[in-house]
Amino acid sequence: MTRVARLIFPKRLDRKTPSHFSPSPLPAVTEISSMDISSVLQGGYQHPLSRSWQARRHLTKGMFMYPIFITDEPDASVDIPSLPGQRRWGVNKLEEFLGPLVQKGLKSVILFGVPLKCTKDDRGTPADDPEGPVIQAIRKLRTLFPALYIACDVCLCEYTSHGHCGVFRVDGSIDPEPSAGRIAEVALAYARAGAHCVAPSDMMDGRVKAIKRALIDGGYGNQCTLMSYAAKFASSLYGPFRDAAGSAPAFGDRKCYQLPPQAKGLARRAILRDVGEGADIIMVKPAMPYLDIIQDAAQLAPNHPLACYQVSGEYAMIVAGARAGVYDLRTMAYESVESFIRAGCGLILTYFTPQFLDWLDE
Ligand SMILES: NCc1[nH]cc(CCC(=O)O)c1CC(=O)O
Ligand SMILES: [Zn+2]
Ligand SMILES: [Zn+2]
Repeated sequence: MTRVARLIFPKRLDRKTPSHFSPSPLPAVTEISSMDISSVLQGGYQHPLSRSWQARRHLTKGMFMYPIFITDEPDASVDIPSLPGQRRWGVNKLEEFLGPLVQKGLKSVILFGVPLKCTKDDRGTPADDPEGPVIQAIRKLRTLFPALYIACDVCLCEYTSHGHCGVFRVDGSIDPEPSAGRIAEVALAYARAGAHCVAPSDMMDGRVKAIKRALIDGGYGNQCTLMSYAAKFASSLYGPFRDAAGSAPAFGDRKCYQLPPQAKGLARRAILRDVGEGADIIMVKPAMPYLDIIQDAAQLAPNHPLACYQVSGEYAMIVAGARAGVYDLRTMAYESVESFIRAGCGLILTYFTPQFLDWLDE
């Protein structure tokens, strides 16, 4: 037997022989001791339990926030082909959809509005329509599940005729001030309806400050959390979401307000800015291709909770890989979320949340 194999299968345990018994095929003691003590690493943790102690922080159900799509057809329950297993839900279906998950320990959701019937305009008027799907869903969920933490994505792109996340000037460029003002109005409306947390995903300059100001002035400064999509990159991984939410831009792209994938410095500045503007939680999005940014955020905002969003394309990619036989779905899903925790996250937004509620019970 080689020395390496000996580390993995200690002979004494293997052979169930009493420790004082020394069978003849054992290598000479001198041969074993040529391994320096300072070289031993894996050898100290053979047991699955001791391997699990390598985690600095363990996964719990409370770390998962489930993104859900709410549409304005109150009885809808419609498959989203590009997001296998996910659906668009009408408010009347929320009880049967979320009831079993809450039973299993679901602690939080983040709501995305999918308006199909409303008239969109250039400032996203339907976003804070009191009869709109998000505000209706907040009210409903607060009564149905009083212990469920309700976050709301705040953006205009689902509600603007042009499909962009802000408001434009006549010359066709984004106008940051009215954009931030409009975003803040929408956030305040969600807080008034009972949202525990508002999460602006628009990436307009100044919106965190505008929202915090609006919450405080509106009397919600101590009732509603502000989770900033602080480092949100212009990613190829939002495709299935745009499909699900009907929020693809009518022209152009989001590159002038979302971060370029290579932008480490700008991401670090965005994190620091949002901390300075009053964000309560910092988020990095997408997650797996941006683990270095998560780690940066953990260092730059050590006193804030840190979230990451495993976005629609990451989810679809993991599911597709499993279907193609590249890996086992559950093992890969675990590997991905463990990487987020390792990088410094304490909160994970993921479409795998329902599965983790089951897996964490086993
Ligand atoms: N501002 C809209 C928004 N909010 C969350 C996501 C992505 C979520 C996902 O892909 O799961 C997007 C898409 C985008 O910015 O184009
Ligand atoms: Zn959004
Ligand atoms: Zn948007």
